[in-house]
Amino acid sequence: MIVTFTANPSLDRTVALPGPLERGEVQRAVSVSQESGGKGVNVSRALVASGLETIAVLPGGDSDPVLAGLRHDSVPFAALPIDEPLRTNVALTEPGGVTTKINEPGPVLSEEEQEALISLLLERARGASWVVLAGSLPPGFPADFYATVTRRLRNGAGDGTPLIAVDSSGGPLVAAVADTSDGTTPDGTSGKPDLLKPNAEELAELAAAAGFATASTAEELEADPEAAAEAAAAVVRSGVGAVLATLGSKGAVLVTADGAWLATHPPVAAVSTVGAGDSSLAGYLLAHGQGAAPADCLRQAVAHGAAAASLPGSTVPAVHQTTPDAVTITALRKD
Ligand SMILES: Nc1ncnc2c1ncn2[C@@H]1O[C@H](COP(=O)(O)OP(=O)(O)O)[C@@H](O)[C@H]1O
Ligand SMILES: O=P(O)(O)OC[C@H]1O[C@](O)(COP(=O)(O)O)[C@@H](O)[C@@H]1O
Repeated sequence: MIVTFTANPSLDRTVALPGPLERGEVQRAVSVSQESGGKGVNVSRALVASGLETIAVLPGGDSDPVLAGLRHDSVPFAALPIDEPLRTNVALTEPGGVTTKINEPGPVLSEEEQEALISLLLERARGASWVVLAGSLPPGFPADFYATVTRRLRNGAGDGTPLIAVDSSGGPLVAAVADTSDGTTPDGTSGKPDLLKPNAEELAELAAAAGFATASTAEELEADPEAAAEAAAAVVRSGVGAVLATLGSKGAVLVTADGAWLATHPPVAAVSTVGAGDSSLAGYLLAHGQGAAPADCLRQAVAHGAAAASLPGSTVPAVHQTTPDAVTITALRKD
């Protein structure tokens, strides 16, 4: 069972434009679609599409359209009722796949609601193989929320501690990695994840904030997988189990304590990249659950990502829609 946790879910509206986005002009949409989204929610949707057991933990009122969408798609979920509506995120897609996303901040949750959300997760995470903590945090959440939740999951789980994956950005991402609790808190439990899934922008952000590597921009990391692997290796040396760094159309690198690999997929006709990163993470977890070696988990991650990019809106692929045999794996120097 893979449990996903999305503190800030969204109704994803994808607006397809007839041509390039024209700032300051009126443009007519070609089509509009909407789906329940948010990073953990998308991971659960992708796992359900491939027949895996998952549950999405999230806040949301019973009549919220995000929950209605999950019911419609038969995605199992456990929701903490809240009064405020969840957010709507808009993605503008251009022919050729260029995607512009506008993400709302999300509802304000009280401290009591934040605590109740953690309790709901702890309850649902019992016996899970993985817990995926994903996405931005709604306004008012402490930046170190993921590190706190990670420690509490590890403390409460006894022998059956789930592996923990984090996919976030900004302050929550930096705090998840900069956690200094190893051996210094009374319980001595690390708040760092077993797997981190940054994209190039997030890896650059992390490297700059933590002083892990010579500062590189997202564009530089996408163009230079060796540099991306170097930045990811610094994150692994800091105590994170493994880093799956996705590099858009350039594929992805995986760095663990034992090695580093690059995976590339032949070019696809990109339609919408919304949910591509979440699909990559789902592909990795799917292969990991089948006992695949690290390089083959990476292979499935990139196969899932490429398939997601070729599908409209935030549609997530099922494993049979992916082409892992088309993925090329190259071993990289780790240090
Ligand atoms: N334009 C694209 N063409 C082909 N594959 C893509 C494209 N964009 C994304 N992907 C696939 O999706 C994965 C995740 O995309 P990326 O943009 O790095 O993550 P995120 O969606 O988290 O920003 C990539 O590793 C790649 O496999
Ligand atoms: O929580 P954030 O960072 O605002 O991101 C939420 C958005 O990201 C998505 O999960 C898509 O993520 P990816 O494109 O990175 O896979 C959308 O469903 C959602 O609207």
